[in-house]
Amino acid sequence: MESVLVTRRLAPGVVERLAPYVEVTSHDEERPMTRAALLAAVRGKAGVITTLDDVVDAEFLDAAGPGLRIVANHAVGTHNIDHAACAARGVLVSNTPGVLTAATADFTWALLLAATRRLGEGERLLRSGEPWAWAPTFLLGMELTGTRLGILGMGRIGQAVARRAVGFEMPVAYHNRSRLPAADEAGAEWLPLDELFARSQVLVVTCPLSAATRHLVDRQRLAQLPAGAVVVSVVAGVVNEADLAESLASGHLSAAAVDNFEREPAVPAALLAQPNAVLAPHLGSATVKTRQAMGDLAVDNLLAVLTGGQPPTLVSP
Ligand SMILES: NC(=O)C1=CN([C@@H]2O[C@H](COP(=O)(O)OP(=O)(O)OC[C@H]3O[C@@H](n4cnc5c(N)ncnc54)[C@H](O)[C@@H]3O)[C@@H](O)[C@H]2O)C=CC1
Ligand SMILES: O=CC(=O)O
Repeated sequence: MESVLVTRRLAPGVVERLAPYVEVTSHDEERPMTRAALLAAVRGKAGVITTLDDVVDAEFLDAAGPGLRIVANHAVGTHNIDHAACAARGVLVSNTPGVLTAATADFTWALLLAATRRLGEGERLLRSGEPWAWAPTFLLGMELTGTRLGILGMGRIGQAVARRAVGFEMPVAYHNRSRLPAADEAGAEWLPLDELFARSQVLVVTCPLSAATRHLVDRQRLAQLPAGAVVVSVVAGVVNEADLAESLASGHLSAAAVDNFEREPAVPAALLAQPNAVLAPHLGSATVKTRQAMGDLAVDNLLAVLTGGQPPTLVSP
């Protein structure tokens, strides 16, 4: 029997599905494995289910040895994985797209609403015990009806965010590497990057982290947004977190919301210091149903490769 490694506790019943086919080593904890433990545990494995915290690079692949055939990432993003290094060794990479789209789009809207309507500030005020009173000028936020929503990265999640905007009567614009007929037909307007920034009162960032997108949303881009704009990001590393904090502190942005940070679990102190920043601990796909589906899809991919089947969601090669 071949053996596999699962680097984190998964939804109930998911790891048990592997048992009839492979010998399983499971790190059944909510915290990631240390690097040393990960490198030791992956030795001799034919497959591994990883999370975004597990860096899969040449060192990892060397530690695994020549028998490794599949890295099944328990995420849609794969920026923790060196795809070229995997391809060079014939190691397949899969992810968990689609099954997390609705949950993540819903949570993007939770962030968008919390930021524009100052929910975090209000909640903290009540919990502080400080006196407060309803007043015509108290904690006023941004009204969404009629406000332009810009989406950077109109993929599965971006399009699901756009569909939800219909109920809020928001005009939607987007920028993507290519124009998308389906998005255009649904009423979204493709804009060049400069124009997207110049015309979005609320900007949602949903494009994957890559060499091309790292810190794409920096000081200069943030300055292009209209005064009082709101930025919502559910991806790590695309928005420069220091520049975002600076733009909030200067008053140029009225609010921001971030789920998924560049150096998790660290959250920059400069962002924590901004009362108008809504900060979430990477909760985008965190529903019972979605985490079950992500676990099942990761197992489907891993088992397909190890039993000679067709992995449903292969990323590379
Ligand atoms: N916060 C959370 O818990 C979660 C975050 N995510 C993040 O959402 C990202 C997107 O996921 P999906 O929508 O499923 O991916 P997707 O691949 O369907 O969509 C990404 C879109 O971004 C576009 N894109 C890529 N590079 C671009 C660039 N330079 N400029 C403009 N557009 C660009 C692509 O063409 C594509 O349309 C993931 O990579 C992940 O980082 C996903 C799930 C949960
Ligand atoms: O949580 C992020 C993802 O890529 O999945």
